[in-house]
Amino acid sequence: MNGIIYLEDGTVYFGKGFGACGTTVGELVFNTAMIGYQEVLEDPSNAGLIVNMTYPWIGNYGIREGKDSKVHTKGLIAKYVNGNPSNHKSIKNLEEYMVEKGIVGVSGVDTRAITKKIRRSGTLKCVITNEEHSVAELEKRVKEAEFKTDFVSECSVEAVEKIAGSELNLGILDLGDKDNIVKALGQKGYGVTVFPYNSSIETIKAENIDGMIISGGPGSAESISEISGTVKEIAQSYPTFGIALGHQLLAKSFGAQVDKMSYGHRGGNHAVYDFGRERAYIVPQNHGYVVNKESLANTELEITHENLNDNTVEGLKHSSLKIQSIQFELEMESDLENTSYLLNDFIDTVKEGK
Ligand SMILES: NC(=O)CC[C@H](N)C(=O)O
Repeated sequence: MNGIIYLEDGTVYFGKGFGACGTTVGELVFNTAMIGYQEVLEDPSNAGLIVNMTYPWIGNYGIREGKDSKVHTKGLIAKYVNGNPSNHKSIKNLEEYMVEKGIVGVSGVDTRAITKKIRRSGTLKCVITNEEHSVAELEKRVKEAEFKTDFVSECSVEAVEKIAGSELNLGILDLGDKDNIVKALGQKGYGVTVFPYNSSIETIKAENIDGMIISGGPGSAESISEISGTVKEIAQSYPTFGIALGHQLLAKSFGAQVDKMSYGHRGGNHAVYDFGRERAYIVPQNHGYVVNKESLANTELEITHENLNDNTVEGLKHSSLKIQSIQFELEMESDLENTSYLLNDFIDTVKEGK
């Protein structure tokens, strides 16, 4: 099966097709993680994106039992795809998984060259195909495609979901949550209530919540600006912890500006500095927008974390309200000292306020 990648600037890459048979358009981004391809595909924050994996060998440890939900990522580009994975948890290989989930893939291309291109030009609109199409047809597809940034409604729960627990009842405003926070809170034994992204403050207040988490999710904060007012009311009513899109939305609702980045931060090992702890952490990241630093001057928000590569804003707190937010993903599973302290700090704050 042939594979073609066509970029909006006219660049064409010819490779091999893999995964589901099809043609798909999206915003082309790169991800530098060496592992975690299943997590990349299953991350709702990647809705509408075609992900070019910079690391050359993808699929080495297969696919583990995962959640049964829809994959929102539009396509995957890899240099080599391993069809014979070796791992005791693997139940199928990447190709079988992509066919099952309907994800189009192209392999056999120089993914580092594609990464360098995106680094120079910024993210690009792109079409990938493993069907028989002429380059002229692909050009037409990119030109005619509508690119949207509002995917949150597709990724959020449709009704309030409750997980029973004791001591605390923590709420999550679900903008496209990845389930790892729900799992972590469940393991700690707390009750969790997950709210649809457009829930009203009355719906939230009816549930006896002790603290709120605003989750990460796809697209831009701008595309869900209609919920900014509720997000502000949440933060004024409860200790609040914002993650990625949730962080951007909190910043926006307290007067900061959120900008689109040229090519974003997507990978497993970005260095972030925590000013309070006076130390750096290596964290996974997956975002294409960022809070504008200068715009914080006239707000009551203060920077708590900064990216050590480009000094962009990675964390914020409010000068008087109990709000902490972070741009990066929480690292919950590593045995090394990691950023799970942020979730624990939030839980301590919630307990103090009870
Ligand atoms: N991980 C996320 O929540 C990403 C937030 C937002 N969609 C961005 O790309 O910046």
